[in-house]
Amino acid sequence: MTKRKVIKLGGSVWEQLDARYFEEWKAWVETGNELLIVHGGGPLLSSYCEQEGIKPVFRNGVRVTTDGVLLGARRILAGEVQSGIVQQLNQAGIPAVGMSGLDGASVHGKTIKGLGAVGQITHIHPRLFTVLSTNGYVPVVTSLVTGEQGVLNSNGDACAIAVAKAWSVDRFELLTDVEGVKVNGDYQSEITSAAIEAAIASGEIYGGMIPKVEAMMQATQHGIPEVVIRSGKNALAAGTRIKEELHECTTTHLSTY
Ligand SMILES: Nc1ncnc2c1ncn2[C@@H]1O[C@H](COP(=O)(O)OP(=O)(O)O)[C@@H](O)[C@H]1O
Ligand SMILES: CC(=O)N[C@@H](CCC(=O)OP(=O)(O)O)C(=O)O
Repeated sequence: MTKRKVIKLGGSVWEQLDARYFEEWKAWVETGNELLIVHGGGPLLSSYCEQEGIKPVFRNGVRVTTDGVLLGARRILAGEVQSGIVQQLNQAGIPAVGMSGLDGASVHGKTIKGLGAVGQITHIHPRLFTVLSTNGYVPVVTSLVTGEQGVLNSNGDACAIAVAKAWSVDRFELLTDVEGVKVNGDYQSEITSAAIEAAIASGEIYGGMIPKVEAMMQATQHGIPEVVIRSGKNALAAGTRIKEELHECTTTHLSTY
């Protein structure tokens, strides 16, 4: 039976990605499974902003998006980052098609007070993902989304989990620049939702890791069977999974933005 997987590829790790991931993804699609990659590009967008004299501002890992930042997001995420990823996937023998949540109006969002042109995902039309994947292509999606009044910048992790849920995936992975989630000073192979919430409250989980653990909790609550935060630098490392059963998860942090 065909299986579906969504990978969130963090901008923090793309340039240091372990080449073994290309083998893993190639094997996945060549054995008849479907793959969709949602990518970020936060660090490169921050560099762009600094070059433009715009100070990057984040709230709980989500970038406050002024008009100048949004222009940068279109240039950097949908341009430089995406074309680089698509080119490398194609070179590795994985037929990839770059798109954003604007293409086919596939991902919709609405603004949230105080964050500028940030889109909180409201709904997904997954038809284009399916058209591409059933024809052997891997959609490579950047997290610019369709807003009621124009383009919105969505956090890559939040966009990835919304796509994963709407596309009914069997597996959801977040690849980033660390081995997984660190709590009490150590990377955890398994973690409970309660421990995640406590670590957010204490500040041990902070910044860009917050939307990642929130995505992981949402995925588990939604019933996605396999959910993991993995190191993009080492395809052999186990990463962090959520430990408890579905009914034990709590939801208090799921609406940080
Ligand atoms: N408890 C934690 N465990 C691991 N990493 C954490 C934790 N809290 C915050 N982080 C930070 O989260 C970063 C990953 O988030 P981010 O930089 O947004 O990555 P990406 O670009 O992959 O989305 C790590 O590099 C690390 O600095
Ligand atoms: C609203 C918001 O935060 N958007 C993100 C989109 C890119 C992203 O998520 O990149 P990473 O995956 O590398 O963190 C941003 O502007 O940085």
